[in-house]
Amino acid sequence: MNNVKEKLVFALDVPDLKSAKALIKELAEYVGVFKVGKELFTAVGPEIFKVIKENNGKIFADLKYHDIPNTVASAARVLVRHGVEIFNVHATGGFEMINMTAKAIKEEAEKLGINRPKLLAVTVLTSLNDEDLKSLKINETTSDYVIDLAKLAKSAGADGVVCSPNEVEQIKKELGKEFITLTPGIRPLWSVKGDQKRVMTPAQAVKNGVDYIVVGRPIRNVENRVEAAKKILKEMSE
Ligand SMILES: O=C(O)c1cc(=O)[nH]c(=O)n1[C@@H]1O[C@H](COP(=O)(O)O)[C@@H](O)[C@H]1O
Repeated sequence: MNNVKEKLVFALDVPDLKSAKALIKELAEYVGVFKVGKELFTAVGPEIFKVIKENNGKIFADLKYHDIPNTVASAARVLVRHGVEIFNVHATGGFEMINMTAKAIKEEAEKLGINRPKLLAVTVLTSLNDEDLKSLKINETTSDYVIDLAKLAKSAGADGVVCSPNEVEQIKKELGKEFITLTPGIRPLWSVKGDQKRVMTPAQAVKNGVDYIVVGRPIRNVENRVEAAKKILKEMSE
């Protein structure tokens, strides 16, 4: 069970420190990584990182940077100083943005004598499907576009990608087992899809070789959150 716990990333999508602290305390025993996204970070800033560390959790700073190379690399240096374990940028920011960021975090971590965080590139958001790509004038299927962006990200120095569980087998086949895949769009059969379009159950995602699965609402929005987390860990380990 411990092994699957390390793979489980919980999305702390709440608007204030008090709610976040309560969730961290409630779920620390069942979750390997806590994900801080735009809502919580905008509300409380880096203070949340301290709280996660105090509870022995790992931090995924899900801030999805997408800007000119120098801006993203500089922001990433600050994340290194905060001691986050994982962070992400948009793959569509391009080779130079990813590459400069990869070099910056290595340099910053060496300077501080600490481990550098893992740099993941977001490929195609799990809320998008083939139709949505067409409307963005991207004339590729979602899975082909994800693979292309994953290749670009790897060549630029990313450690892995954020994608849907549907694309993981292909990514591992083409880019190697060591290339990390972190997948939101996780929906147990007993939960609702909401705005996610490319979804999969926790059990199938693990079977496909996913390194980390991200779960938010299926745990957060139920009455008994511990029970939901335990159920997901059980499904992951079967
Ligand atoms: O980078 C992410 O974490 C992310 C990428 C993506 O393609 N899709 C996606 O849903 N996410 C995040 O993963 C979480 C999914 O939450 P739930 O849909 O509530 O399980 C949210 O915090 C999203 O911001």
